[in-house]
Amino acid sequence: MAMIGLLEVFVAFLFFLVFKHFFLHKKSPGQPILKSWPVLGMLPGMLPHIPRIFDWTFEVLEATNLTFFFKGPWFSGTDMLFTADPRNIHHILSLNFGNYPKGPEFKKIFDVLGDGILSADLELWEDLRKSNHAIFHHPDFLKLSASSNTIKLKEGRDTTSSVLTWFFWLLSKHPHVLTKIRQEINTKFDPTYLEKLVYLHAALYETMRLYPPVPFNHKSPLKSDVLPSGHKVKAESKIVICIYALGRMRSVWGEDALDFKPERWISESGELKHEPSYKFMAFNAGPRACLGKHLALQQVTRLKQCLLSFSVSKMVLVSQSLRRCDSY
Ligand code: HEM
Repeated sequence: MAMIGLLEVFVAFLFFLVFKHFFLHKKSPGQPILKSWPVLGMLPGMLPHIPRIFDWTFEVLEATNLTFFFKGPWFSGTDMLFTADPRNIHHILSLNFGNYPKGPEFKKIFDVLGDGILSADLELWEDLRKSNHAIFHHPDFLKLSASSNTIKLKEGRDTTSSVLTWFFWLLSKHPHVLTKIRQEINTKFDPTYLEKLVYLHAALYETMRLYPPVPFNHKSPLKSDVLPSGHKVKAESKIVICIYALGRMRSVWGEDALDFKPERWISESGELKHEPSYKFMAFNAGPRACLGKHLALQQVTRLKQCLLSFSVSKMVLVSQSLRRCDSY
C-alpha cells in the first residue's frame, strides 16, 4: 500500500513538472506561442489562461502578427482562426460580406438570443434588418427617443449598461478626464445639439475601444476563401474576430494603445476624429453595423446630471473594497 501511495505521489509530481514546464513557463523568442499536442491540440496551452481569456487572446494575436489558427482537440469541431487584423476584418465584414454569415454554430451557442436580428443570417437577417431599419428611422421613433431617456430595446440594453459601467470605472481611475468632461458640460451643454460635447464623446469612444461590450464576433464562410493576411479559410470553418484585442493593438493604435486617452479621438481643429469601423469595431462594421449607435450615444450623453454629481471618492472606495474582495 505504502509503495502504491509513493508511486502515486511520484506520478503526480511528474505530471506537475511536465505541466509547469510546457504550459506555465515564459516562451522564449522563436518558440511557437501555442504548442499543438496530439489528440488535445492547443487546448492544454489555453486552459491556464481561461480566467483572463480576452487578455491572453490579445497577447497571442499581438505576438502572431494579428492572426492565428487555433487547433482544438481532435473531432471536437473547435478549430478556429482568430484575427484582429483590420484588413481581414474589412474583407470579412464589408468587401466579401455575402460569403460570411454568422453560421449555424453561432445560433446553437447563442440560443438565448432567440430568432431575433442578432442571431439571424442570410434572407431572414435581410428581412429583419429592413423592418428594424424602418422602425429606427421612423419619425415617431426618432421623436420619442429624442425626448426620452428610457427607450430600452433588448438589442441595446446590455451593451449600453456595459459601456456605462466601464466608463464610470475609468473616470474613477482618471479624475482629470472627469474634470474636463464637467468643464465641457458646464460651458457647452445644449440638449438639441449633443455633438457639441466632443470631449465627452471622445471619452466614450475611448471606453468602447478598450472595453467593447461585444468583445468577439463569429463568422463562418460559405465558400473557401483567402484572407488579405494570406490565411486560407475553408467553407464552414470558424472565424473569430477579436474586437477586444483589436482595440489594444499597438500596430493599430500606436505605442500608447493600452492607455486611456480620450485626446486621441480629437483632431487638431478640435473635432471628433473618424476612425474606420474595421479599426474601431465597438458598433460592428459593414452591413451588420449597430442600428442603435446614434440612439445609444444620445442616451449616454444625456446623463448630464449623473456626470456632474458622480463622486470619484465614493467610486474609489467601492473599487478598493472590490479589490480587497478579489484578493480573498
Ligand atoms: C453603446 C451601446 C451599443 C453598442 C456598443 C452596440 C454594439 C453593437 C454590436 C457590436 C452589434 C453587432 C452584434 C453582432 O452582430 O454580433 C450591434 C447590433 C445591433 N444593435 Fe447595437 N449596440 C449598442 C446599443 C444599441 C441600442 C441602444 C440599440 C437599439 C435601441 C441597438 C440595436 C442594435 C441592433 C438592432 C443590432 C443588429 C444589427 C444587425 O444585425 O443587422 N444597439 N450593436
